[in-house]
Amino acid sequence: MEIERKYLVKTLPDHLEQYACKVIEQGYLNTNPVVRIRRSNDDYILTCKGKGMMVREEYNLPLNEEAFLHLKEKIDGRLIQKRRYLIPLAPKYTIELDVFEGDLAPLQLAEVEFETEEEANNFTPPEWFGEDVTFSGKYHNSQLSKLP
Ligand SMILES: O=P(O)(O)OP(=O)(O)OP(=O)(O)O
Repeated sequence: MEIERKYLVKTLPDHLEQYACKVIEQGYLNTNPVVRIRRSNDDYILTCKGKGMMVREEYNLPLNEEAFLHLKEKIDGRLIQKRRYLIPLAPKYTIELDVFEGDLAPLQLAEVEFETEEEANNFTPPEWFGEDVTFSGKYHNSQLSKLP
């Protein structure tokens, strides 16, 4: 199970270059249910996700580059390109800040993952987060892949 809240970004933190960053490209073989291929730096992953908004089932399997490139030819919609910055947040969280590139730029989304629903419900976002879009399907990457 993945328990996650998602937010728009009001102001980008300064000096993003200080944080670990993953260069991601991902596309969807199917969007209902989600079947996603992703390159994250030098890792290649096949992911299936269940329905749901804040709480979703998620299964990950490793791919190799050859398989990724093969499946990339078969995606529907656009290939999403983004940089994901990993920003620590006290006491024990990591903000995944996605800065989209290509035709989804300048979209920015921040996600935080939790161990329990209770934690997710009690979370107070940092000042620089904007609107909470956890329960809006329109900011799911699978939907963003289909935008005209
Ligand atoms: O890295 P994840 O699993 O949160 O995946 P995403 O594609 O960035 O996010 P979502 O499926 O919520 O659009």
